[in-house]
Amino acid sequence: MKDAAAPTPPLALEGLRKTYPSPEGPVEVLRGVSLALAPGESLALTGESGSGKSTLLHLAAGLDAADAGEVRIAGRSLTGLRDAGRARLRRDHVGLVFQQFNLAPSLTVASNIAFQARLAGRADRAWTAALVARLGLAGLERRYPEQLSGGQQQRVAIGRALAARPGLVLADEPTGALDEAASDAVLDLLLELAAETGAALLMVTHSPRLAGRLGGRAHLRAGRLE
Ligand SMILES: Nc1ncnc2c1ncn2[C@@H]1O[C@H](COP(=O)(O)OP(=O)(O)OP(=O)(O)O)[C@@H](O)[C@H]1O
Repeated sequence: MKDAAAPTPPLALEGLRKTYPSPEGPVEVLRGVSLALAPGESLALTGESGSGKSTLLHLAAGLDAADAGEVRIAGRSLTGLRDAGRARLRRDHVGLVFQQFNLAPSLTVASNIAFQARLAGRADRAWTAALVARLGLAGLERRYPEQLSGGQQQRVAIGRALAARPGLVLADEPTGALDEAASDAVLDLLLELAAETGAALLMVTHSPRLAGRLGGRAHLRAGRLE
């Protein structure tokens, strides 16, 4: 019988399959991947280069569609949703952090952080101000991304991802473009703020050292998780 008290997983993946065409023939990247994240859980996704980590994260975010299997975000299936429906689900429930920061170049630090929360109708001035302070960005609010260091830009990206207090944060090599000291600082903040807001975190990383700092680890090999 189903446990009525079990909370809805912020993310559930079931039997995901993905094959890409290539000049050498179809490449079966994911061959039946399932996982569920509980609220507040953090999981590192590791695997060799080309094992499909980014592919899996993109499917989980609804940025791309699987060939088979199901993705559920906050209990809602992406199956059958069009782009706009998937974007809405992402806007309401997911914070994304990428390796290359992906900030809006024409928006200030403050506007970059507030942007997604505004779109989601959950702008909260006090929380945005707290994020700016916690992320060590006080005094830089009116700067543009190009006027920041890489570590500062990634801290802005973390602020943007958490501003709407999503239940799920998906991060693809969030410290991949940073040196070791900046990586540690950025990961500390990401883990702290995710824990504080109760967000589940799925983070792709090449680094066993960084993976070891998350609550658990899943390794992609030959298209499956182990
Ligand atoms: N759009 C695409 N079209 C064709 N093949 C693709 C596409 N995207 C990824 N691939 C292939 O799928 C496989 C998995 O790629 P993916 O980027 O998911 O791996 P990854 O584990 O994130 O790698 P890395 O650690 O190097 O970033 C690779 O063999 C890649 O060449």
